[in-house]
Amino acid sequence: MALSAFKRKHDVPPGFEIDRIVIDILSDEEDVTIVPPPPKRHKSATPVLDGGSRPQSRDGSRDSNSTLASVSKLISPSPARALGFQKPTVPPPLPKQRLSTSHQNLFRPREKIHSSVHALSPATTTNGAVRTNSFNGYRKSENTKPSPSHSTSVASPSNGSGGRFLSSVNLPTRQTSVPQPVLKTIDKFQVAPKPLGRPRLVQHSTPPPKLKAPSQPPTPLQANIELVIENTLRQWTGPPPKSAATLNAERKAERKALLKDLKVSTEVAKKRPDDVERHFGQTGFSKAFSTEITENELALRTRLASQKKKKQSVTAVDRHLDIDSELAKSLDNLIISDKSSIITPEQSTRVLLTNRFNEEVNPPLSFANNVNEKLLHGKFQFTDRYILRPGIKEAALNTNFGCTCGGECGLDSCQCFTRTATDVTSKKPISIGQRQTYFRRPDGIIVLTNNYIAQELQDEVQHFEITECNDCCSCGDDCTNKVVSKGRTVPLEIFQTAKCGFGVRSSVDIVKGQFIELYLGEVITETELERREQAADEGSPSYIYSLDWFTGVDNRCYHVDGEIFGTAMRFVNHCCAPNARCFTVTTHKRDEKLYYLAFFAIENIPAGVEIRIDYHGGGRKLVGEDGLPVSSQEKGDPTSDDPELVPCYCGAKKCRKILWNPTKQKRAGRRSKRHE
Ligand SMILES: C[S@@+](CC[C@H](N)C(=O)[O-])C[C@H]1O[C@@H](n2cnc3c(N)ncnc32)[C@H](O)[C@@H]1O
Repeated sequence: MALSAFKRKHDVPPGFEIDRIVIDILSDEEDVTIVPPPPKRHKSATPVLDGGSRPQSRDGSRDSNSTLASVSKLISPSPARALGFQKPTVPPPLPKQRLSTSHQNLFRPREKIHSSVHALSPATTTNGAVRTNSFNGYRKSENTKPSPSHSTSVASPSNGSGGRFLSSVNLPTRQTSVPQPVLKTIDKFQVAPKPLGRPRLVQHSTPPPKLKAPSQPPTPLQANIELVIENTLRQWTGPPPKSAATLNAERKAERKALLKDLKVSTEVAKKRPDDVERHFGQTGFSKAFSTEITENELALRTRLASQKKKKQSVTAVDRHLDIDSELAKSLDNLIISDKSSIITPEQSTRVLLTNRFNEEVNPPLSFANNVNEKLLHGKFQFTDRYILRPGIKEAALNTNFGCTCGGECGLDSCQCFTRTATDVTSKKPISIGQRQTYFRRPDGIIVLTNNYIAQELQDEVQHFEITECNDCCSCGDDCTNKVVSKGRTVPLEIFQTAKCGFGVRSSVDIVKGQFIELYLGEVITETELERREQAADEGSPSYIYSLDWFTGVDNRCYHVDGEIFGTAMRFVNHCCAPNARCFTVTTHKRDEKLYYLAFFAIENIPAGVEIRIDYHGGGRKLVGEDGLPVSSQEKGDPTSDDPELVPCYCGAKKCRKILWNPTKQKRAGRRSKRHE
């Protein structure tokens, strides 16, 4: 039939590309339905599979039919060829508008492998044409609705399906089983198909659909293919794999449970080292890092831990700061002025310790360490006054009195030079002698007199405290008898010594008799001292100075604890041949319980030389708790190999070798520093 006649007969509307239609001329032409040509698509159009009815999901998963198709492709790319399909090749250009028939495809049992070939073709070509499945099988209509008629595409017999893009033709359902004629369209363009990528295997949580039994007996080859497909699909019939989120949640829950168990007992780490390592890494619990703890070591650790706990509870309750909260907050962070300037042996920097006073300190107080990387303990805080703890009472100010010298105070005129003592019967102070303690050097420095120093260093003589003029005195600020009350005049530095921990030195020369610094800290009662001593670790250093100079009143004295609060003198070390000494200084003439412990040079101390005192008084005798000299046995035998003896590293020629014997003297014995 001529084309024009065909058009007329079938009332083909204008615009329909009748010239693209390949017609199989069958006996009944009335069954032919003409469909408009597929709309042109842009290249950028979203590729769709199978006429756009089943877009591929983002993760690449497809529905079960697609999976089936993928499997088919994966296990054997050859079945299509085996079924008569050829390897895609660029076919020779077909003559335009050529009508052809393809009878040999019409009777093929398509249904069976319908889905397997369904999804293998990309949806669109590079030129934007809709690409249907070029193999065989049903093609859903464009709107994807099931239609009473089915559409199909058939490849050209001349070259199979390779490279051909077929549009579809809707065919009314036939009542007969006679193979239906199909109207085929062949694309104008000869385009080589893109090579098909290897299909992704996507596992589904739902079991794969069962394959339909073939309506016609399969050929041996097809049966073989079916078997392979079924076997492969059977692999996915197990429990669905867990999602990443589920796995993550499970892992977290396991970790949490494990941590809970570990908190109860670390035995879990021994039993399940692999689990612990998997969740918490290699440190601590892993097999590789585990060490067996001996029973002895365990006992020791337990004991130390309980001691520490006990001590912490005491300090937590009682060592709170009575200073303003802002300073208190920053205390624990305080190490040195500037944390960034860490002192290292290589970089021996001098750091001012002003920040530990919360105000500028003058003369300067500094810290230096060119030996190791140790710093001052963060909890230690400098103080420039006594911190009076509960139970400590100062004598009322109005009970004090002063001199009436007017001008320069002197031995003859000043009442402050008169040594007083409390009369046992009347309980009133009585004069027991006179002593001038200071004199002004030509360079203006007020120092202790040589006589005073000499007498105080002797054992069996009358000892005098230093009584300075006070605010009640009529003398002025320039009075020679005001030294300690005016404060420190020499710069001091806390530094790391070679063998004795931190020590103290000055950057200037200190002359004999010159005042260096006070020993300050918390003033506590006897009861409080006992409590702190009990809480302290045995063998730990004591920073207690007892104010036991005047013991006549009630035989109970106050104590100065310089462990947490103190001055540079808290770091003063011992030497068997000392260059400094602690003296009793009082400014309140009626207060025999609260006075000052003042360190003076007892010889010239050149700049940079360590300032050291004798922990055992004058060095000529050691004083025990009872105030009596301790025997050489109590001191400790320097030749003894008793591990508890603390050796002295002062290095003096006449070094006694033993700093103290902790077993014999314990902390209580060491704290008695009454300077005889
Ligand atoms: C009051 S503290 C002195 C400051 C101490 N060096 C520090 O670093 O904190 C006393 C301790 O210093 C050490 N020490 C002082 N003089 C010593 C000496 N001559 N030989 C050995 N150790 C000494 C001892 O450990 C002693 O318990």
